[in-house]
Amino acid sequence: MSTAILSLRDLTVDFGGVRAVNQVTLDIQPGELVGLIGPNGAGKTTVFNLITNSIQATSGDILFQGKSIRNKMPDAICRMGISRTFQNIRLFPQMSVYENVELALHNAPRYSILEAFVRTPRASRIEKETRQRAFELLEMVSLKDYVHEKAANLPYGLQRRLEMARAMAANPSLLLLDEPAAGMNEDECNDLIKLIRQIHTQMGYAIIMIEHHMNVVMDLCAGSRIYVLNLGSILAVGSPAEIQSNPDVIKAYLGERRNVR
Ligand SMILES: Nc1ncnc2c1ncn2[C@@H]1O[C@H](COP(=O)(O)OP(=O)(O)OP(=O)(O)O)[C@@H](O)[C@H]1O
Repeated sequence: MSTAILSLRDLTVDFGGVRAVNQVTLDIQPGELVGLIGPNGAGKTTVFNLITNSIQATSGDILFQGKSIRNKMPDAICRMGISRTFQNIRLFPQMSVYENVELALHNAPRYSILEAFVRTPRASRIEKETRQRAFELLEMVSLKDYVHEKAANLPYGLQRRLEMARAMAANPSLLLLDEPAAGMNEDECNDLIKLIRQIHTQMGYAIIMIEHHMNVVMDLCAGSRIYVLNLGSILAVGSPAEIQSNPDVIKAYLGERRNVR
């Protein structure tokens, strides 16, 4: 088996007296698409915050491509190839759709301010490449018709697509999606399933997806695995069919979400 792209080893975090994540151990292989589900407050987003080191683990380790990243800064982790979207969308609302992606591409500047100022041939070439790449990303998430639109004016579902384009701008090998279908209706969910499947197939990223819409998780993780988190600990891991028939998962989570799409 190849080296896991991401390994969490007994990952634990305490907030004051509360253990929000408790000894979580998991391995994600390169190119895998896995789900992370569980009740509200189970610790799912906290696991993403630990992976990107926006909060520090109390104990345990996080290995990315076999090396510990527990002490790396969040921007270094992003440059190494881990990108994420947020449950509460984080865009520059007054900027255009194009500018939002352009800015994400410039987060990894490849020329100096001086070069940009005197517009060296190298800086001009990189500018052109950036433009081309921004349009490719916007095309991938079907936002090419909205390039001049202010991000704030996009409907919610399209803002989530824009967030995905921004996350992809970092050229990740692991993409963390935090509730990409939040607030979407059934048709929007079906479009999102197609989009995530297309991104996964075309880009070959490993993807971990937190999601409460069970149809989205079960569909996208068919053929792979779903982890269920409850009270900070892994309650179960298995295929969508195994998870859906697991009595502990039904009791802790799925029972209450039977009719939630
Ligand atoms: N920075 C923090 N400081 C203190 N407590 C926190 C912090 N972040 C999260 N928590 C607590 O940790 C627990 C897990 O929260 P988390 O947001 O990870 O849950 P979740 O599974 O993502 O929930 P949801 O499905 O509602 O988004 C909750 O009790 C939450 O209040």
